[in-house]
Amino acid sequence: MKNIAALLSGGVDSSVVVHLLCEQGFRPTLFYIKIGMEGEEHMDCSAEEDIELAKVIARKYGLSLEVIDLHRQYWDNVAAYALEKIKKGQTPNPDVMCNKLIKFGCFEQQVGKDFDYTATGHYATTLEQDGKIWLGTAKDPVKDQTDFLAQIDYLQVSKLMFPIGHLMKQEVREIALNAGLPNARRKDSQGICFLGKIDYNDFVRRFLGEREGAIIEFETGKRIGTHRGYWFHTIGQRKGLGLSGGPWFVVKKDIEENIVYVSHGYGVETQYGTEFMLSDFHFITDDPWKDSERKDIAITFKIRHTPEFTKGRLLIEDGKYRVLSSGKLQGIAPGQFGVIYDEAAKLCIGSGEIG
Ligand SMILES: Nc1ncnc2c1ncn2[C@@H]1O[C@H](COP(=O)(O)OP(=O)(O)OP(=O)(O)O)[C@@H](O)[C@H]1O
Repeated sequence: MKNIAALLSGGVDSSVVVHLLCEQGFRPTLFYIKIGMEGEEHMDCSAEEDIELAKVIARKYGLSLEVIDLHRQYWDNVAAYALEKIKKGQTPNPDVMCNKLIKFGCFEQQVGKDFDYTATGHYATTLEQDGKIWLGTAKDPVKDQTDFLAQIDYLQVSKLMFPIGHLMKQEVREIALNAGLPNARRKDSQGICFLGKIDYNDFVRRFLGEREGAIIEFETGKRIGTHRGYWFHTIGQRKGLGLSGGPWFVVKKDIEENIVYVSHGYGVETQYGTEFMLSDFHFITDDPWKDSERKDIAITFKIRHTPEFTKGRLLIEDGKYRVLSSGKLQGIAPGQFGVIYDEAAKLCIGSGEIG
């Protein structure tokens, strides 16, 4: 019998994971991970509600639940990484780092190592090909979360189970309703990470403060507004600029001078690009192209968490990874991960940082 650790968040997805595992005859041990923001009251209270719901699920299935505190590790690793990127004017992706370093990193080292498998409610799949385990996309393209998993490594992917990855969200909810789970109708969370739960601007303000600077129209060089620090703004951002007569898009930042450049209107060329470089490219399972002569590969990819997979080509030249998109891309934000899939968008191959 497989010895399974199930990560239970108190949400509907991971509760259905527990239900399905029990239906299949497994007796998983349940773990809730605490990573809240220190001293932040609404965080503590949402965590308490989550833990309560997790306890109800554990009781319902007669399973043991442990609360693991990875709060310090989260702040030392994920929050520190996010702030460092933001200071550099880049766009971090804490969800990606949280999966790599916390849910499947620290958790694995402290707890997961004693289990054969770790099960989660991520919308993703694993599949075997050429004798190896690969990360596969979810059946539900809108919910697919493989982009958040694109920095995990082979050891991690080969012991993960995603019991709901082959289901549509609607099916998951129906299972929850039929099983009478208390959270069947609960709203979807935005991720384990602080960005999903607390206000992004509050977080940034607390650690980086405020410093007024100019908002300048990129094409004309005209000052059209004031911002409170370039670190509140992201390439491609449209909302929250406080400018009238929009739409306005952030197209460039000067972090030395604390200037945010914007372009006006849809269809403005400055907000689009068709290619980008990826640094520190990471293959989850293996480099599927290592033996091919021509490193010009038809792929699909994502540059942010969207349901669409964009078609393109990956060019590997002298160890450098360049992606050419089949169409125009809005807001290519340095620091974000470019996630590479096979042409059919079935396999998540790996990712690198847009730079
Ligand atoms: N605090 C936590 N403790 C333990 N596991 C967690 C926690 N937060 C998330 N997870 C695990 O990671 C998975 C994906 O997390 P995400 O935050 O994207 O949740 P979700 O898709 O809304 O799922 P759920 O409905 O289970 O919260 C969850 O299904 C769960 O297995």
